[in-house]
Amino acid sequence: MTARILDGNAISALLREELAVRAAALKARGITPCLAVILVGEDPASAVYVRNKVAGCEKTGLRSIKDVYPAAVDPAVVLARIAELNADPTVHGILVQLPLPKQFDADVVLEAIAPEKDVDGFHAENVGALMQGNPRFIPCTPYGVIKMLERGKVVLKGAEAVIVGRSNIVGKPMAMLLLAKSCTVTVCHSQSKDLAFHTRRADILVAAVGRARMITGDMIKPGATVIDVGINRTPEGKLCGDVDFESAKEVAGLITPVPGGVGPMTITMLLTNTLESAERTLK
Ligand SMILES: Nc1nc(=O)c2c([nH]1)NC[C@@H]1CN(c3ccc(C(=O)N[C@@H](CCC(=O)O)C(=O)O)cc3)C=[N+]21
Ligand SMILES: [Mg+2]
Repeated sequence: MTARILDGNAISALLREELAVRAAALKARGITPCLAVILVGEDPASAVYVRNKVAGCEKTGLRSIKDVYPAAVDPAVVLARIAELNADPTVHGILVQLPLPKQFDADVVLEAIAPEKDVDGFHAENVGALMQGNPRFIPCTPYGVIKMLERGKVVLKGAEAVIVGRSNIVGKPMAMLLLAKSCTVTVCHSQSKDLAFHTRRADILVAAVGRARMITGDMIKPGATVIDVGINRTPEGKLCGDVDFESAKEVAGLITPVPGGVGPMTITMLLTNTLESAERTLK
């Protein structure tokens, strides 16, 4: 048996059609939804993601602003620009691409973004709201994962969900969202003992560690849903996930590919949050 594929490009295409309709409706009311993206430095992977974000805006009818700063920029310059974007009523979403160069304290930058424009959902106030079960913006990657699980008709209530990785941007918010959907949630990380013991119990396995192909077929429960959040490059420069797709697809019931899985969904949810933010200005 080989697993059914959860196609992030296909699901994104469906969702983005609905978003384009919402964007057009807003424009008819005189509001052009707008996302501002700040990129510091010339990390090639970051440049690709930012390009995908800007292209996603264009195709869906959102305006985007892209500000690129040299890697050595004084953080004060970026903070001043954030203050300007916070005060600009034509801007509905602000995203500072992570990671930032070493002279930056990422937390200071994220806290400088107006919470009502923080479409990443990374501001402490928005993290708190998510934990309290009353989210303002759901972080885009875990939000995209939830949308994929819903499209795949995966049963969440009572399911054993195991997340590998405890980052602020994926693992932790993913745990909160799956908990809210009544999964039994386990979060594993680099210090976990006997990782495979945990992963083999998972009905839903979310891999978000950043280590190429570390989840192999023998670590997966037959029929499980496997969500691969990883985006790694092989020495040959090929994109690959945290899941060893070849062995995993023989065991899993449902699986996301890399590329074409969670990545495009992350961008779709960023567009969703930006539109939502623009719509809120009418309320
Ligand atoms: N403030 C902030 N917000 C983020 O949401 C954020 C971030 N910083 N820093 C980096 C991560 C990573 N991320 C991705 C977005 C799109 C793809 C994507 O489009 N992936 C395509 C392929 C991309 C390629 O060809 O390299 C795919 O998987 O099919 C991947 C990864 C957003 N992130
Ligand atoms: Mg870790």
